[in-house]
Amino acid sequence: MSLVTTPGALAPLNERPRLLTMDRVDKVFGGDVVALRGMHLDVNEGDFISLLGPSGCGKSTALRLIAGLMQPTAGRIDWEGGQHRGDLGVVFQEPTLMPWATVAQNVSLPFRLRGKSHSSVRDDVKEALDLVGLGKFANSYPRELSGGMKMRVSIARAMVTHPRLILMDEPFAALDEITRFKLNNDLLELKQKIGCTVIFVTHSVFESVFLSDRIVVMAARPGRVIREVQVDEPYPRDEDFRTSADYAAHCRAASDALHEAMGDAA
Ligand SMILES: Nc1ncnc2c1ncn2[C@@H]1O[C@H](COP(=O)(O)OP(=O)(O)OP(=O)(O)O)[C@@H](O)[C@H]1O
Repeated sequence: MSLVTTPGALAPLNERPRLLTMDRVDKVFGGDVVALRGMHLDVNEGDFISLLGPSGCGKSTALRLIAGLMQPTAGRIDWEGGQHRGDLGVVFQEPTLMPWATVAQNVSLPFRLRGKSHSSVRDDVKEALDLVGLGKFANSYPRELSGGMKMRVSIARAMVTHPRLILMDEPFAALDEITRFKLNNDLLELKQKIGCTVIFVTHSVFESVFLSDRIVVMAARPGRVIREVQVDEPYPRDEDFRTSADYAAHCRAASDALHEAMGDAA
């Protein structure tokens, strides 16, 4: 099965089928650190959601809960129709590649963890690498790649199993600005091609507006959603959007919400 889906316009935001719901989720660490309190989030198929908020507001905790890496203290996370193996791909801030393995072997890891041989998934790996523009680097080692290329490998590894949902925790934060812009553009192109849903954690208002159609703004102590900013602008988005008055207006709205989250409403 190909990763690339038939291109088609996304349904309007409020008409997309539900993928999962975080329902009144609390997460308390060590009995007294309330990382999240009553977090509610509806995630719909095809959404590109950014979680935006100050340090410590629980963005990564929310992502880890959705990933099933830990359990909520209270509340529920429900996948519509149940969660199936391979529904989820995760990209962290660090590319977390195995240095002793080639790029192709790194990308095939999710399959190998399921007992499939590298040779049986060669075509899937090749397609994922072609999609992130690294088709020629299949036999290279991570040490031979730039930071941006390593992150592309990490993205290819996350999507090679055709997940319905990709979780990304500040994947581009450590990259220089030009590489970051380029990867933002490429990520949108990729998402359009494979038609998945993305939840993306970022500190950057500009990045969240460029990428997302929904920005979920969170506040800290306790971590909670305080506002949702919709960026109801068509995809594909390009440099014209990045320099448009509409983009500036959305950035202003997201920035105001972020100030509110930080307790200093503009
Ligand atoms: N494993 C843990 N044990 C104890 N406290 C934790 C743990 N993980 C997170 N926390 C606390 O929960 C709160 C939310 O942390 P989290 O990392 O989710 O925030 P964040 O919004 O992702 O922050 P940042 O933007 O700085 O990465 C913080 O107060 C943090 O110290």
